[in-house]
Amino acid sequence: MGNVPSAVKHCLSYQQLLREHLWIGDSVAGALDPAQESSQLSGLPGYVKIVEVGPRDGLQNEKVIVPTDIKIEFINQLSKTGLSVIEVTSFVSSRWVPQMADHTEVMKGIQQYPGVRYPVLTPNLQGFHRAVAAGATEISVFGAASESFSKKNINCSIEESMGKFEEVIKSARHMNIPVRGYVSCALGCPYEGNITPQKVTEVSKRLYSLGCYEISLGDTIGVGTPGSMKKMLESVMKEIPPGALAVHCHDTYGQALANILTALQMGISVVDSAVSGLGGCPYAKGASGNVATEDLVYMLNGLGLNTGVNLYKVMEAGDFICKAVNKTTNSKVAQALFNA
Ligand SMILES: CC(C)(COP(=O)([O-])OP(=O)([O-])OC[C@H]1O[C@@H](n2cnc3c(N)ncnc32)[C@H](O)[C@@H]1OP(=O)([O-])[O-])[C@@H](O)C(=O)NCCC(=O)NCCSC(=O)C[C@@](C)(O)CC(=O)[O-]
Repeated sequence: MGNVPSAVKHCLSYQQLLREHLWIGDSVAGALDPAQESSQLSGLPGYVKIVEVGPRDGLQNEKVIVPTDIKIEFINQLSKTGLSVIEVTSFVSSRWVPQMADHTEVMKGIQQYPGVRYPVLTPNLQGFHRAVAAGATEISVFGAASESFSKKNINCSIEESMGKFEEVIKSARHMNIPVRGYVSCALGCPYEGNITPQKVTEVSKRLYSLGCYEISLGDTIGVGTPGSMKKMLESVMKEIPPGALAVHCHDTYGQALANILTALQMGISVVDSAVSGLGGCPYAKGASGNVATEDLVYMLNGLGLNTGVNLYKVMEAGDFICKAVNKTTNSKVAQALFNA
């Protein structure tokens, strides 16, 4: 049990969980052995890729500027958890998102681990060139299914944003840089309310056709339910295969895990999350944090799905960043295990 932090090892809940065989030993990054546990629900993938967005989405909305060395240490800790994708920062205007102003220092300062990818957000060519100069080898463009949100977030219409993304994607292709595409407001908009599945499908299809290898569907303000998630995915999946889709759920209404489970049952196997449930978009007032990585891993472990992620180590990274930014974790699992 060498990988288990002592704070976790001695708590009662940890002992109970161990007895219930939710985890096996301290071998491969805390992943379950598929031979020992089989999924109790049908239609689920065997492996779920978690995209950790804590350093970017998690910290972009923090009121107090998080020091660069704390961000770097946070990312370095996350790199040792078994996560295979960690979104590091965003190359956006520091006037718009001051918290990400140190993008170059963070990108250059982190230790890049073999087998871990470190994408960054770039809204336009200027951001793309800066990201590449800082050493980024994977990027994401971020659009929206809501006109109002697009204008508030990146100061242009959806149509204009597609023009900017096309330029970025073309340049990225020349450099063999993979591009992921976000579609915000996939289940609702802070300015327009309801967003139709057709609109989400249209924008997702545009990004996919432009060359994004994966489309991450964002419930930016966490208003979705399994019902609306299902309807939206049914529509999007008519145009894009589930293997090229991801879900990105904020947990404002406590629906994130249920929504993610619905997506998994529909064939999606890539899920975004943020350690400690950090996060929120500065241009989506009232939106709470992302689904907590700890809670997601706990659920996936319980379903017998492999993630390669060590829950204890993720909890340690979460504990580190929460102490550093002086906040309490939003992860129910971390609360239960640390406070037991
Ligand atoms: C897109 C812009 C830049 C347009 O902003 P703009 O003001 O329209 O840009 P502009 O082209 O007119 O340029 C104005 C100034 O910005 C500079 N600029 C221009 N581009 C860049 C750049 N890339 N990096 C750094 N600086 C830049 C440019 O150089 C110029 O500087 P000045 O000459 O005035 O000193 C701005 O609106 C912006 O930065 N927006 C970022 C918003 C953001 O980061 N939102 C959070 C991420 S999205 C999200 O959280 C949702 C997601 C992805 O998690 C999924 C979900 O939950 O739904």
